[in-house]
Amino acid sequence: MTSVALTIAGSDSGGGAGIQADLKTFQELGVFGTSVLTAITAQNTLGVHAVQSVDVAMVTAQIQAVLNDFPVKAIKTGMLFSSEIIEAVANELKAYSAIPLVIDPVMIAKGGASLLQNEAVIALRSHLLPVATLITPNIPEAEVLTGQRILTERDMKLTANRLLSMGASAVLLKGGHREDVPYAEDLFMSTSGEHFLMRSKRIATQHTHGTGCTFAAAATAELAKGRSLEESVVTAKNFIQLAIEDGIELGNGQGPTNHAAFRKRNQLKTGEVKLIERR
Ligand SMILES: Nc1ncnc2c1ncn2[C@@H]1O[C@H](COP(=O)(O)OP(=O)(O)O)[C@@H](O)[C@H]1O
Ligand SMILES: Cc1ncc(COP(=O)(O)OP(=O)(O)O)c(N)n1
Repeated sequence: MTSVALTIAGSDSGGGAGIQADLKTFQELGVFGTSVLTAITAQNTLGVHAVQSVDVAMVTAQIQAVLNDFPVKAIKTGMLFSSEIIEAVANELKAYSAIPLVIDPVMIAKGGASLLQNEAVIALRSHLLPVATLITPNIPEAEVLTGQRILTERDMKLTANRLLSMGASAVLLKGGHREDVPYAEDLFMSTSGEHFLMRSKRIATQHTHGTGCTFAAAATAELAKGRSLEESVVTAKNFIQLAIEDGIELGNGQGPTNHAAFRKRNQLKTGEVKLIERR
């Protein structure tokens, strides 16, 4: 049977992040992708040039149209932009609490543009964190959500614990922003006590646009296929490692990753991701 996933996110006209990255990732992992658009960005590899949010009633109508008709097996949220949209999404998803929900708390694009209004952080914390199956913040996002500074691996663990205490069932704290270390290390922690680090070689490249969206979409696709949380994040890490390694030289700035790399190379070689301190 066809596995179906839903992404609730913003559009990136450049195609490397947002809804476009999510749908490409779903497709590459053999999952049928459905989508709800929350905002439109005029964006390319040089940055975000304009943002326009979608009317809340239209966001609600899209969610209802998809969930009333499709057998959605996992849901992901990305750019939600405002507290009004966050509240509407949380409200619509209440009736679907049995479907795994991955929250990528998108706040700021790598170029510095804001993709979430400042006051909406409170809504994210109070309405979506408590219902998340998995939350996938990068380091700056985790710092904003918890108010804790992250400089070391120990800080990552303290912060992940804090995020769990705020209601998420599991946390995948992405370490891509820790440029002090020669590896890209992400921490997984769940309320069931499971915890491990996923370490891969840090690739020296500027083609990392959309890595966070792609990682969360890959985990969502795997959950939609019925994989466990642990299996899903490990596949997502391998997926993003290969996508970065085979990054595409497009545009004049921070280019996109190659969403097709995992499917092309998976049979030959995985992304050499090591699991550390597995418990
Ligand atoms: N240069 C890199 N080399 C290898 N992996 C990376 C690199 N940059 C980021 N990653 C990985 O990409 C994923 C997204 O990370 P991150 O950059 O922290 O998130 P975001 O795109 O949300 O800012 C994580 O799995 C991280 O480890
Ligand atoms: C429309 C849209 N949504 C999300 C992002 C952020 O994507 P991310 O994967 O965190 O990658 P960067 O933008 O930080 O490279 C986005 N840019 N646009």
